[in-house]
Amino acid sequence: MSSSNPSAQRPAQILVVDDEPDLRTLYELTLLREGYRVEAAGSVSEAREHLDAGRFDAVITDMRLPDGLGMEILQRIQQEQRSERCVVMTAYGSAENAVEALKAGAFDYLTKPVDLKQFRTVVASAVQAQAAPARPVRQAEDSGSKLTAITSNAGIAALERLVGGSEPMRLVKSRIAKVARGMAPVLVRGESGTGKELAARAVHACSQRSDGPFVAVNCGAIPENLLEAEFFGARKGSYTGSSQDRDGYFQAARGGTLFLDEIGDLPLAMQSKLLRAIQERSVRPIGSTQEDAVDVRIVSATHKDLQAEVQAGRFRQDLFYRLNVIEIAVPALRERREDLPALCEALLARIARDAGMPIPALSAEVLQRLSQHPLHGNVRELENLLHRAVALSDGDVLHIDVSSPAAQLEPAGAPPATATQAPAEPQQPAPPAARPAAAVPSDLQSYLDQQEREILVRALQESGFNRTAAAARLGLSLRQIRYRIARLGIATPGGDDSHGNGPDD
Ligand SMILES: Nc1ncnc2c1ncn2[C@@H]1O[C@H](COP(=O)(O)OP(=O)(O)OP(=O)(O)O)[C@@H](O)[C@H]1O
Repeated sequence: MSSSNPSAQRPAQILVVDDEPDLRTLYELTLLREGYRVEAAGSVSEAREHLDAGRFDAVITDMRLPDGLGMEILQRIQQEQRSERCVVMTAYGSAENAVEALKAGAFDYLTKPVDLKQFRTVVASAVQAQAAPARPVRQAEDSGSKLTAITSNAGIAALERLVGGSEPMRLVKSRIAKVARGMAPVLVRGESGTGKELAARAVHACSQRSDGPFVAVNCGAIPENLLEAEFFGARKGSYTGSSQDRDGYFQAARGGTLFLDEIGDLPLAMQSKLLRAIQERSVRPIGSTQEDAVDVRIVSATHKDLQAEVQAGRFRQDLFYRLNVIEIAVPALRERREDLPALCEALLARIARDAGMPIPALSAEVLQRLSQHPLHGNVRELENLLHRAVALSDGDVLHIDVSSPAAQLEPAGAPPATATQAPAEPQQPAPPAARPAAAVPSDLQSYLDQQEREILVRALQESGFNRTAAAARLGLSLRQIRYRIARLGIATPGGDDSHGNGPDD
């Protein structure tokens, strides 16, 4: 019995459809050896008869059949909402067919001539996905709305982490739940800070690969000369200083999901190599003569308009086509303002938990201010604002200091208090907001303390509250930063600085 289907009580049933008798026999024998029960058909009409007569866990079909296309079998399974996972075999080089089949709901595709090892992996994955509904089914609930049935608790938890019950967010979540089970590449689009990575993690957690790794890669953060080794691995001695074999992201994500964040930042040369890896489902580590087969699902994300990047010649059309089989668009926060209270509540709970302190209350007035704030940086900006407010608050009730330049809580388009125009903030993509010129502070010491506090809080946040790292960034010693944190009463996770028991000590 196949180890790929450990949870099933009975052997999985597979229907193989191919008009070439030799190939059909080869597939049948391969699957029988894996412990599956196999039926075979040589045409669309024969496949229909088998489907009329019984249920299968997976249907593996050739695309071109004497009396029609494999797509017709797939369409029938979809239309009748049958549970069979469908794998389509397409001719080598016909990317359109593969993408079309995935878009139409195929679980996965195989390219002919079929590599038997890959064949076994893909079938095992389809059968595993099929076996999942046998587990107790819970319905994920979010703000009163029921999502598609999700089988794993990990999936439900990941969707719940994506806070927001607004209509656009409910659509995003039900789409995630729907597309998670399958191998079709997913492209998550959305502005920076909208939660694209959370969405990608939810796709993984709702999929049959949730027990496998989720490997997140920021494509824009890797130096160009290291990209290939980082993605595909390197053999010992293949470059100066490489003293042992090293796996790349593709190998690390085997059996799981490879999340390619900021895919629009990948240089063109690397785009070609990535396309090849996706098409061939194998990678060649630097310095190796052999290809490593890789079984990964690709989820990518971008804040860029990739179609425009294609038009501008900065992104390969064929790669875009391969990655964008299923699209999930995460809405900007301004398109779902009704999510603000729930988001604030969830973010404050997380911040307080990390800091080991009670959850501060958010007054209706602060919430009202936040709802008028443009929040161009989306949930990340909201999170930073709340972080800062928590770090600076001295009681149970949270205040957001509107005079603080970092808080920037003026509503967009508010009339300027004076005629003087401040230059637009360089990092803000928003239209420049008119801002009063800073007045000379009436209390220099508290003004400077406030500035220092904000800088320290930011450095601490950006270094994950590692005080050694934050101190290094600010050119301070650990002793100096501890002293300043204590003097300014900044709350940090790990608590009492005077005892030096923080996370970095
Ligand atoms: N719906 C949400 N519920 C709870 N937290 C969220 C939500 N959306 C985003 N966040 C939080 O906001 C921060 C940014 O989210 P994330 O990194 O997923 O955004 P992103 O769109 O991938 O950003 P970027 O484009 O800059 O990579 C994270 O800390 C995340 O936990």
